[in-house]
Amino acid sequence: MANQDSALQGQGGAAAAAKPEISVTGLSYKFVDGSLGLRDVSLELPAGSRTLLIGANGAGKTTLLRLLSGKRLAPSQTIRIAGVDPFSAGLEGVTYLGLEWVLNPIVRTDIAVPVLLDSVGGSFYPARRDELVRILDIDLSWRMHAVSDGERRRVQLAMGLIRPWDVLLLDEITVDLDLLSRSNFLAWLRGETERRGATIVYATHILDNLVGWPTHLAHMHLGRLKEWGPMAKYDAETDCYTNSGNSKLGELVLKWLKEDLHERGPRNQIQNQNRPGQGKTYESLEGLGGYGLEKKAEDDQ
Ligand SMILES: Nc1ncnc2c1ncn2[C@@H]1O[C@H](COP(=O)(O)OP(=O)(O)OP(=O)(O)O)[C@@H](O)[C@H]1O
Repeated sequence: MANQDSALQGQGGAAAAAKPEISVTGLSYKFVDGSLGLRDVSLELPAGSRTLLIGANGAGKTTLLRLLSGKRLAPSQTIRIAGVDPFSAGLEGVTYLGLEWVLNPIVRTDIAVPVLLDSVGGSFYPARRDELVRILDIDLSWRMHAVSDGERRRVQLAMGLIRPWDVLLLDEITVDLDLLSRSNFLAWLRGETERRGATIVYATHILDNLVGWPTHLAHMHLGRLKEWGPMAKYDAETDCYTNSGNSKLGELVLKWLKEDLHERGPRNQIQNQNRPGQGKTYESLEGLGGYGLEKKAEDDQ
């Protein structure tokens, strides 16, 4: 990475010259309701890596990404980004794009695209702005109250990515992109890691166009990091396409998810002591003062 171009500006400039490596050591995390979100997660992702974060719904991917982004307070000494604690340092060069960012209401108002892009630094980074407009095939004459979901998402991605980042944490926000837009976007992200040594962690359930893209895989299950490693570790399993039409990467991920389901059992049969109500039926929830069937029926009306 060209260190002098680094956007990481930790307090006192501590991270300014450091490569954007991600280091997680023995990270466990409890939500305010006392339930365990993550347990003993450890991983090391080098600068310039592109990691696919894989796991069933509820596996803990968002929880981990939010902790990495510094949006949640992790136990001390458990997370280092470019050698710095992201929560206390409030790193400039770490960008997290997740659901709350997607739901920002401003992108549904009658506002012009150039105004929006400039409001997030477009005029300070005109080359990046123009490149993103081209890559994401954005029409500058769009008004945001009158665009499709996919068009809106493309503008949002441009907004989120204009400011140079060294670490990008992407939480499944490319679902609305058509195949070509997603392919172009992924190629651009790859270029960012190769040109600038930026580091990406991408949580996704959609594997289209991803064969050959990740440098690392990380597999989460029930708040644990079940396995992770560089792609070389999975080469034998992922190096070409299968007759089923899935890529071998897709087959590997499907296998992981089936094993996870088998290990966990159907949701309504889990007896998870960590969370009141989890693994219960509607009937049994009545005893917890939660949803009974009648209550649910009322709400449905
Ligand atoms: N604020 C919270 N308080 C308590 N439990 C939570 C909270 N946020 C998430 N959880 C629980 O933590 C678990 C992990 O959630 P998380 O959002 O990290 O999963 P995920 O892997 O990102 O899932 P998905 O693929 O559906 O986005 C889930 O069982 C969820 O219900």
